[in-house]
Amino acid sequence: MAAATLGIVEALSFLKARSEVLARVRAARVTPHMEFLPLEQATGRVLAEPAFADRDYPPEPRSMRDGFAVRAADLPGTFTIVGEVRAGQSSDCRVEPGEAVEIMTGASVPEGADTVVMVEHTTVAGDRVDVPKALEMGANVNPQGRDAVAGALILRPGIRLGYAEIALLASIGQAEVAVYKRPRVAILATGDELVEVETKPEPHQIRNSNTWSLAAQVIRAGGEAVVLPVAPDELEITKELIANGLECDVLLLSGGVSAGKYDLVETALHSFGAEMYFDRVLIQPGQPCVFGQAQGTFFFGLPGNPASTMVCFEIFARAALELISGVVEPMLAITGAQLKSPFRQKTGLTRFLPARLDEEGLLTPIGWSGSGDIAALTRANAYLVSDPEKGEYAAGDWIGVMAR
Ligand SMILES: Nc1nc2c(c(=O)[nH]1)N[C@H]1C(S)=C(S)[C@@H](COP(=O)(O)OP(=O)(O)OC[C@H]3O[C@@H](n4cnc5c(N)ncnc54)[C@H](O)[C@@H]3O)O[C@H]1N2
Ligand code: MOO
Repeated sequence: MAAATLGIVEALSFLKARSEVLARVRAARVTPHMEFLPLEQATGRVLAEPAFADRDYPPEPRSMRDGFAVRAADLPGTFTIVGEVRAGQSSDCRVEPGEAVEIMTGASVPEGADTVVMVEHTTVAGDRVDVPKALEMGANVNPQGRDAVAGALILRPGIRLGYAEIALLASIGQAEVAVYKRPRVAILATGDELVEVETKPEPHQIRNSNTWSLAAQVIRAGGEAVVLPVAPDELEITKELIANGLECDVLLLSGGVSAGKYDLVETALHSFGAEMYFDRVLIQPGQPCVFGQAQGTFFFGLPGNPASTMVCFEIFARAALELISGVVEPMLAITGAQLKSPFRQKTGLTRFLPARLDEEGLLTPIGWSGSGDIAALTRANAYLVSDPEKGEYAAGDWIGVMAR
C-alpha cells in the first residue's frame, strides 16, 4: 500500500529514516533483563553492569622496553650494573646514582630508577653499561595507575563485548560477566508464492529465503530469532501471525509492503492500532520499507525482494535490535573507497549495491539482475553506498562502502 493511501509522511532520506528509528526506539527503551555468563561465553553480548579497575593499572611502574633502568639525571653516562629484573619477578634491588639494573619488558621498574634505556642504545662491557645519549625522565616507563587507577570506571554498561573488552574484563579478574539477555525477534515472511526450504517449489512458487537471511542477521546482531510460519496473502491468518509476532521484542515482516493488490501487511498491522513512522525511504533496494510500532512492539515491514530485506535489516532494523539489546550507540560503519570502474545511477536514491572491495582497497560494483539476485550478493563482500545527488562517478572517485 502506498504512502499516499495511508496519509503517511513523505519518503525520508536514508539518514533521516535511520535517525527516526534511533529516536523512536531510544525514547521507548527499557533496560533489558540481565544474566551472568562465564567470560568465554560473553563475546558479542552487551555488558549489563559497569566494570571497575580492581587495582592500579599498571600496579607498579612498568618497563615498556628491554634495557637498563637508570636515573634520568645521570644520563648520559657509564653505569655499574647492579642487578637484573625480569617480568613476573618482584624486584628488591634499588638503583642508586651511577647504577643501572638490567630490565625486561613488562618488569617493575626498581626503586630509585625513573627511566629505561633501550638495550639497543647502550654498550655493555662486563658489569658496566655505557649510555651515550640523554633521555627524558620517565622514558620507556609506564607509571603506576597510568592506564587506570584502582576503582576507576573502565567499562560502561551498554557496550558490546569484543575482544578488547573481553581482555579488559579478564585483566580485572571478571571470570563471570553480567550481560543483557538477548532480545527475541519474530520473523514473519509473507506471500502466497512461498514454500518452505524442504519443499520442491512448483514453477509459480519460490522457497522462502528471507526468513533464513533474517534469522542469520538477527543472530549476528545479537538477537534470538523466533521464526513464525509463512503468512499467506490472507488477511485473517496474517493478523493471527502478527499477533504472535507482537509478543516478541521486535517483529520483522518480509514482503507485502509495496503497491500490490495482495500486499496486505500494512492493513493487517493497522488492525492492531499500529503507528507508522515511515513507509517509504529514498533508498534502493528497499524503498517501500515500513517502520512502526503496535501494542508496544516495534516492527519493520521489510520489502520482500531478498536484497531489499537484507539491506533494510542492516541499515534500520539492526539499529533497533541493538538499542533494545541494551547497546548505547549502535553503529553503522559506512566508510569510503575508490572505485575501480566508473559507476552511473539515476539520482534521487541512496543505493546500496553489491560490490567487491579488492586487496588494493578498490571497489568494483557487481553486476546484478536486481534486488532478487541473491547469487550476486554472495559474490559481493560489501555494498557500494552512493550519494543520491551524484549521477556519475569516474574510476578513482571516492564512494561510500559498507561491509556486507
Ligand atoms: N507498482 C509497484 N510495484 C512495486 C513497487 C512499487 O513501488 N510499486 N515497489 C517494488 C519494490 S522497490 C520492491 S522491493 C518490492 C517489494 O514488494 P513487497 O514487499 O510487497 O514484496 P512482495 O511483492 O511480496 O515480493 C517481492 C519479491 O520478493 C520475493 N519474496 C518475497 N518474500 C520472499 C521470501 N520470504 N523469500 C524469498 N523471496 C521472497 C517475491 O517472490 C517477489 O519476487 O515491490 C516492487 N514492486
Ligand atoms: O526496493 Mo526494491 O528493492 O528496489 O526491488
